[in-house]
Amino acid sequence: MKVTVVGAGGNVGSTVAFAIAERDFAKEVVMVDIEKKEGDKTFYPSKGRALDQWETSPISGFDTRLNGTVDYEDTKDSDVCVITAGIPRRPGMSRDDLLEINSNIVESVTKELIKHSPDTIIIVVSNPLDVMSYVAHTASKLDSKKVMGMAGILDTARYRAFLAQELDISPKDIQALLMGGHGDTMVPLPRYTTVAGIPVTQLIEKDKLDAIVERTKKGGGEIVGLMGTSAWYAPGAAAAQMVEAIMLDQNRVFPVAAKLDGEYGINDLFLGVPVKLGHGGIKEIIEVDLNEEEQHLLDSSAKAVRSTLDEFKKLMEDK
Ligand SMILES: NC(=O)c1ccc[n+]([C@@H]2O[C@H](COP(=O)([O-])OP(=O)(O)OC[C@H]3O[C@@H](n4cnc5c(N)ncnc54)[C@H](O)[C@@H]3O)[C@@H](O)[C@H]2O)c1
Ligand SMILES: O=C(O)C[C@H](O)C(=O)O
Repeated sequence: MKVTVVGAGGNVGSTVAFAIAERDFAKEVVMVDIEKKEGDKTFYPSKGRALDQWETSPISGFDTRLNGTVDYEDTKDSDVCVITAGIPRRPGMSRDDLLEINSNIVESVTKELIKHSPDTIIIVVSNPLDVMSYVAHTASKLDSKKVMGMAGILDTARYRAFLAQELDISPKDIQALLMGGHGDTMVPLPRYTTVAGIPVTQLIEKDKLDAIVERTKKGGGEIVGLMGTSAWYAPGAAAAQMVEAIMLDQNRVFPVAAKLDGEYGINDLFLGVPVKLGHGGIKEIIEVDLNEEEQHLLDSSAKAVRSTLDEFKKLMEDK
């Protein structure tokens, strides 16, 4: 029951760690980050955040130990590792603009993690998400069922939150599915969206639903525009929910970035699809029926992710 979060001195990583601790199912969360030098001073952000968070335990009432470190030896025998290390985008940037820097970071931290936890499960959060999941898979050499990316839970949460607001209905009663890459080509699926089992299309006018679908696709950018950097509360909560599903063997069904090898007619690509998540990672990739238009949107999204993946492969060749 040990989880490691890398990049945990930063916004998303520290939020993932805290959300896991507050759920109180893990024995320990190891928070890894690099040290930061400023003049003659050296700072340890993940140690500081871990200590601050651990000091909430008597108030919030959790037992999960939070330990900050810069040493991968402390991550030994982690059951699940979450990678949030990397730079976030700024206004005017796309997630793909982070490719070169973040692929180097994700590759190197994955290798460190695997050295100390050769049988772990990896959840990638760093962007561009689908390609960073591919990088972690290649660098770890783990079975593809043990490497996945977090995006779909976040994107569906946004979609559900917007619908809840529009319909003035509890977000808890909205169920939805969204597939594809974690970019502006993602595919929210109104046909698979219900309010307590009632198809959402019966409750909302088409133009309003279309506007919510469009807002969801640009949901990450909306936050970047407001804050100058990207989101962390909802991403952190989403990654923690995946960790919990795996560690407690909950068999939850979530959209996650999983490696497709023929599913949905797509090969050798990480892409958001519904999966069953529990012990061991992805137990099953669920193939839902898509109509012609939905399959076309998914194919377009896969094409966009593949073009970023090709760019990454070219960077590797040029190295
Ligand atoms: N998948 C998603 O839905 C989603 C959501 C939000 C953010 N993100 C992505 O998550 C990443 C982190 O975002 P953030 O807002 O937390 O950024 P941040 O700058 O607050 O934190 C990133 C942390 O990574 C650390 N880091 C960098 N190189 C490292 C290395 N080699 N080893 C260990 N730690 C290292 C940095 O020191 C920093 O503390 C970004 O790439 C962002 O785009 C993805
Ligand atoms: O938008 C970003 O760059 C961060 C993240 O992918 C998000 O969707 O919030």
